[in-house]
Amino acid sequence: MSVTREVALGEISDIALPDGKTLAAADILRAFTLESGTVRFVLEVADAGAAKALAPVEAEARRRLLALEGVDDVQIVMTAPAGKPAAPARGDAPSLKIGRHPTAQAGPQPVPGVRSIIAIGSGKGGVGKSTLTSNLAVALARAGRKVGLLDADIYGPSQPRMMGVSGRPASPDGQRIEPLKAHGVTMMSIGLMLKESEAVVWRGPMLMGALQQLLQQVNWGELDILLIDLPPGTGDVQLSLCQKAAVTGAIIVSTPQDVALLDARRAIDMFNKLKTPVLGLVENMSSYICPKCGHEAHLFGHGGVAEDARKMDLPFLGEIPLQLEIRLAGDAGRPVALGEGDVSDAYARLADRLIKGGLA
Ligand SMILES: Nc1ncnc2c1ncn2[C@@H]1O[C@H](COP(=O)(O)OP(=O)(O)OP(=O)(O)O)[C@@H](O)[C@H]1O
Repeated sequence: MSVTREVALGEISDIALPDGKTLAAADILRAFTLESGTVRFVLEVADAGAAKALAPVEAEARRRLLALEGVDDVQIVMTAPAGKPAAPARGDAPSLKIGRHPTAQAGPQPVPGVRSIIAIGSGKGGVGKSTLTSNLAVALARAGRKVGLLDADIYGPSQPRMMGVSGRPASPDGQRIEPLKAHGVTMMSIGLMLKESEAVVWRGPMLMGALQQLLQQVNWGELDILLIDLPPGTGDVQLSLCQKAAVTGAIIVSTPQDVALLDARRAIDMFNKLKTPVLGLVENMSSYICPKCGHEAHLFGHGGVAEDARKMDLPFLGEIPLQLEIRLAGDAGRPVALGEGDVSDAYARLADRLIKGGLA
């Protein structure tokens, strides 16, 4: 039987730190999750020196976790800010260093000029959430909407690759960040603000600050809709986002497999708890049509997401087939929704539903 999150957590809690305290007693472990065989957590440290000293602890935690049945991957993120970020005083110019502590704000805030903010989430990783987000953004732009795309997947920001952009966004006045433009979409990714060699090293408050900056310091301009590509699962980013931004609603992407659906239900449950309306579910990798003989196969099953949506009384927004061209187009930085054909039409239908629903 696979381990539970609690068992995995217990397995590493007694690892000794350089100062003699155990990992549990030192209170530096944050956002511990176990999802689909992947353990992810954050070790909160004061600076780069402390992070270096924790390297043996990290190695030992990794070793112990990987020895557990059902754990295939361990992703550890260390907080090691270059300098201690000072809390900005009132009237300070906003810092362009992404990943600062959050500034105080009263409840979830709208993003000026942005009509609706839609979070795209999934329970399980790899179900195609980022692919769906980039294609939906392009389809909405093709339908004449002003679309923004914020890639908030701190563990694996893939939108720069999928949308074919690179380079660090400019800040001509040193205060505001200029987003990039790709395929008619205004976009910004947490990945564009980090050097490639820079590990993402944020704890809860730093993460909140970074998200706040990406929402409020970026010149988004007038947008009908801002799509936010979330990391998979139910972690700190989802929590921070729903606390910091007036999110109009969330769309959940799942493949039809039972295991993915189980995780999708958890994600829905989390959004319900955060009082963020779930706008509907999308089934990705729904069916596969053999390009040679036209035979339709259902590699991950079919219809499971629609059925779950019905059971939970949530809208089913549509299904996207499993197609090689979707992956190839994503890898090439030109989402398939830019072209013509059945697959592009499937994304266009999804976009149309959002537009007809008054969300874009
Ligand atoms: N409908 C599809 N048909 C074919 N390939 C797809 C489809 N959707 C996604 N993919 C491919 O599956 C892989 C995972 O997709 P993607 O990165 O969008 O998933 P994700 O849920 O955002 O993953 P992560 O959890 O890592 O953020 C990518 O290589 C992508 O090109």
